[in-house]
Amino acid sequence: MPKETLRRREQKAATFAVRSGTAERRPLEPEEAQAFFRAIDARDAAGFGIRKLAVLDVDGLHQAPECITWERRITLLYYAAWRKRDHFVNALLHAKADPSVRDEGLRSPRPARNEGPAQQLVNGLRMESAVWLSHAMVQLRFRGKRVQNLGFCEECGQQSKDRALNGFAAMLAWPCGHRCCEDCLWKRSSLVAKGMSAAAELPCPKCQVGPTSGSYPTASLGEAEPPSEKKQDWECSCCGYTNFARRQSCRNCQVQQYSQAPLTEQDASMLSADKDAFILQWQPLSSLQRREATLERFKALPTEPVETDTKDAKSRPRFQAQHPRSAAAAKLGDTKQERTTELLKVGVSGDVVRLTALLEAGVDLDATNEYGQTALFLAACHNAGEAIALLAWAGADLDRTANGGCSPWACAVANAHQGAMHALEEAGAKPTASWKLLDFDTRSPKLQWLIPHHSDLAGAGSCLVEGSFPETCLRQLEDLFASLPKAERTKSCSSDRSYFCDSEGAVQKAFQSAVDETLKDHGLRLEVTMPHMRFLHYVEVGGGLPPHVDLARTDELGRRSTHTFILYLGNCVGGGETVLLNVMEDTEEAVVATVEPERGRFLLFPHMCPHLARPITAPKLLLRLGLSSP
Ligand SMILES: O=C(O)CCC(=O)C(=O)O
Ligand SMILES: [Fe+2]
Repeated sequence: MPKETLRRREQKAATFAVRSGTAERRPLEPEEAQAFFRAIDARDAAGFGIRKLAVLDVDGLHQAPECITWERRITLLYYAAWRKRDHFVNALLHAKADPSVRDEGLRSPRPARNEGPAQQLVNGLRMESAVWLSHAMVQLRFRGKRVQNLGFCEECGQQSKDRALNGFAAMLAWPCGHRCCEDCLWKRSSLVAKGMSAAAELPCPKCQVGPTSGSYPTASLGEAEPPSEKKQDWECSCCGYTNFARRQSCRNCQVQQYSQAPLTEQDASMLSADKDAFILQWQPLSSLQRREATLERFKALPTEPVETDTKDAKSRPRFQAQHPRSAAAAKLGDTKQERTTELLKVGVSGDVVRLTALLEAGVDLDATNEYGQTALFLAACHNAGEAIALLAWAGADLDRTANGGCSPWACAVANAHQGAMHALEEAGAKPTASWKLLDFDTRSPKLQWLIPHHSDLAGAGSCLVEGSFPETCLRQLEDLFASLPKAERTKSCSSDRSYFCDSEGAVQKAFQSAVDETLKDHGLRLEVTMPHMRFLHYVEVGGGLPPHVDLARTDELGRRSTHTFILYLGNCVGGGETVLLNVMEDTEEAVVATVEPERGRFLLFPHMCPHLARPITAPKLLLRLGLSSP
């Protein structure tokens, strides 16, 4: 195998292990940590690849290098952010370093597997913003340590002094002089995280000033002294770095010696003004006109990516931190497809700053994903009230249903999303009835183990179940199938696919109780947590699937599916069997179990179990989804 490919595969495996929380990570030895600090100084990135970081506990606290005088122990991320080494911060965040870990802070040590509010916020951001946020956080901590030990947290009212007495790190301090406990800030950010970019700006809880804006109070710091006759080494008022006398600007953070205001915030306020200008400019238009105006711009986008000079494509610009507001207005997609993908992502994140930029750049508000969901529908699913209001203002269809007929309103109601319900009501969405729960009866399932769960095979725990779903329920699912559009076929498809997202949870509820009822006597549990499902309809004689394993799907909470659930909806006499294998080949010796697709049966097997579908002689219909083991 070529060297490149092996390396790439290892990188992918390491990324997967890190993201799924399954990576085995060991603590760093003290000398090792010091070597990492030195590597950050020297911009030596050799040890910062994902393969190396994935096996290390990147959130460990280590004795701070000498230049950090205000903290005893810090993380690698803290140091890289303080040194403004964007590339290293990026690498550490990719390895899931947590920006909220701090000596004596509430968040250290990191709770196993559970992501705290800081990491949840970072997960939803573009990396450029996440790196900016890490810089800003270090600056707030530095300021917090430097200002006098007085003042109250603007969130919880605690006094700095009390916190210090109780052994917690100092409060964060903004240029305006207001303070906040770090844990209060993260909690607050997670509450406003719906507007992602806005939360990532880490504004002062009291007056919304950004962490790097305006001028810092100098009285308590006593730093900005006029130039004296004999120049001395000077400490940067912004980051604490000790600079040689001859330097005019800080070697670490580039701020001018006697200036109190870093430059970065300037473009942010300009961008903010841009955003307001856009809203004001479109304010006199009707929502129909706004919708047309943004669509006109969208139509001007190319369908295919524009060919770039291969030389240019290779010289990618250096990675740089970006203010969350500028990052939100960048990379909006160059083709129609990319633009729509970005719009749909905003439906999920609810980031109104980015949504404004997208509206201005041009979008098709009615565009959908393969489940027939528009950005507004997704915003309803994710309780993004502000995004719903903005989409409605721009003229998005409030009542457009997804595949299967669920409206944004019904989705918000079924999930008890108060914010979304309120925004839809305000905007004038029509209330619709929810989809009736399936009539299911799971009292007498007949279970047959195909591969016992203590087997060594990849398919351990595969089973076939009969008698879980009554006829009425199967018919309802068939009707659902009949109402769905057929997805466009790709070359490799041997069946028609129709995608359905069970946003109201009705199908999931039925399937969960069937699975529970079946597995309860065996001490096993599988959870139906993914609303995304697909119907497979084989119609051409000879259609089947060669040996393969199924891919895992990750839900919005980062949970990955582990098992495949297949419910057969038609009797396909002769052919069409699903065959479980012990190796990935279509030979007689490889067959472990053969399942005939009989109406009402369901089959459960681990994704990793090799399997194939025999060619059909008559049409075959099934419904397929992913389950996860807790
Ligand atoms: O058609 C079948 O029996 C199996 C389908 C399958 O394996 C798949 O969709 O991945
Ligand atoms: Fe499969």
